[in-house]
Amino acid sequence: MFHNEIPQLRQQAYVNGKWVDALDKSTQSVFNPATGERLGAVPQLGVQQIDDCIEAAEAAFYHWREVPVRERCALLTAWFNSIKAERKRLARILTLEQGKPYAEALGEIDYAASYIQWFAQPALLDIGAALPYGQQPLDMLVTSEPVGVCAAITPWNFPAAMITRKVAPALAAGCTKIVKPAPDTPFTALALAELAAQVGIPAGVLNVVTGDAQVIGERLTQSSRVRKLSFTGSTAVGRSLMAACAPTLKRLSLELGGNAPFIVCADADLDAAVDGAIAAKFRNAGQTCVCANAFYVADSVYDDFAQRLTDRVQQLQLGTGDQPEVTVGPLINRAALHKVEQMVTDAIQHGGEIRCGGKRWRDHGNWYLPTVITEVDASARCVQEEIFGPVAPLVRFIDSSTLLQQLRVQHAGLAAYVFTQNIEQIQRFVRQLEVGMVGINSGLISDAAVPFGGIKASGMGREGGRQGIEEYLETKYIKLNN
Ligand SMILES: NC(=O)c1ccc[n+]([C@@H]2O[C@H](COP(=O)([O-])OP(=O)(O)OC[C@H]3O[C@@H](n4cnc5c(N)ncnc54)[C@H](O)[C@@H]3O)[C@@H](O)[C@H]2O)c1
Ligand SMILES: O=C[C@H](O)CS(=O)(=O)O
Repeated sequence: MFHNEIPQLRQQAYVNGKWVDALDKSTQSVFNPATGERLGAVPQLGVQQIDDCIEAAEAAFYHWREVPVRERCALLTAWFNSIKAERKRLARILTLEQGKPYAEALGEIDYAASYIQWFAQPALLDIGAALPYGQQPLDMLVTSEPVGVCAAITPWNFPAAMITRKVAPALAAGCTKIVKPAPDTPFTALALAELAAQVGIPAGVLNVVTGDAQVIGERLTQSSRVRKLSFTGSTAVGRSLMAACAPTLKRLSLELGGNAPFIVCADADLDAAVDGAIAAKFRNAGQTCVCANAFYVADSVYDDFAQRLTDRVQQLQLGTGDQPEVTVGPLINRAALHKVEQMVTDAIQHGGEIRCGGKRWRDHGNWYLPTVITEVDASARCVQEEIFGPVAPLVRFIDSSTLLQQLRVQHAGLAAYVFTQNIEQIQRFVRQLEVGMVGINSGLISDAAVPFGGIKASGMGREGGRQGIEEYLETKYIKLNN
């Protein structure tokens, strides 16, 4: 593996086709969450530089939207091919700044590239129509047009996929994009922008700005030139950004926090349920918006499932992402580690019994041991709130009707998982779970071809699938003649 050697990193922002420093030369450092080593730094762009970026993206929009769809899609395909060719280097950068195991980072690079490949299909934009209600044929027409300059603010947990999931549909639709990546993980975004520039995506079409989140967020939300904001991150920040966008009535896509129930019914295939649990809970050390949060297990199979899950969890390997045998990396920072520790303490105070893990791996680094907690009361924080760590609390349930009533009051509504072989159970859960996505006997649901997103406190809008392109289009109706 690469033993955490630091590859060449772009340590400047990318604005209007140029690599730029902050005018006052201020920077913010980026660290390896596994070792604490400083990887490099990126500029803290000032207000004027953000405003200049918005102006450049607007100027570029009026040209980019006139580029024929097939030419835009050809450039996206070239970008896709360049990412695939550079996947190992990109994965090394991702692992170094985010911490996930290299194998997972390779998977994320491929997943991120698949969004570009998906939206590089001109047919996705074939959504005009001639309405048959006029006096003459073809005198009532409906077409779609690009929204305009779009901003994207993205999280640290998937520093490649959360970028391409927002950039690809925007550029395919004819929009231009300004991306503000998370301060913990800017290098992956900048490396993707570098490849976009190399394949010929014009200046101003894709921009990556770095610096103070509040400062950049204020400029992007306050500017009437920015017609849309796509945000992925916590519900709290999503709410504040939504309010900030109200005065300029921006289009919004909000992919916010999750709290996915993982339901194991009495008739579940327990081996499949344990496989699904490992995939849904421990991917990215549990730092995934669609991670299984709490496990609701039918009383009659609770002890059997708990033991099987514990046995599998104890086989997970912790370490730095460059080690090939590692399956669980560190949490993103010390604050995340403290939050998980507090959640586990609270679970124990609510009757929880630690079956494995239950503490940090070692004093240095941000690892938390993969943990299974049984007999947790449903009122515990780890059941009511998003854990965002490798902790699996197990709650007993007696009947599905009571469980569904309990789950209905949850604020989040992103994803849910149900393991059962009974079609009536499947129909009941699919119908009554108040979420945007449901995995039935599956712990891995994400794909570029599906409308990814949630409801309630998990946000609005969809990314991926056909729905994902419509987030970047406005409908125009044309009446011809009389
Ligand atoms: N629904 C999804 O698809 C999805 C995907 C990934 C993460 N998430 C959620 O994101 C959270 C974890 O990610 P996070 O810690 O990076 O979230 P976060 O909300 O703290 O940060 C997300 C992004 O917002 C920026 N930001 C923070 N405050 C801001 C402000 N006031 N103005 C402008 N920008 C601001 C951050 O710099 C970062 O780039 C979890 O709740 C997770 O569930 C959701
Ligand atoms: O954290 C949430 C992301 O959307 C991850 S994924 O799309 O499920 O890989």
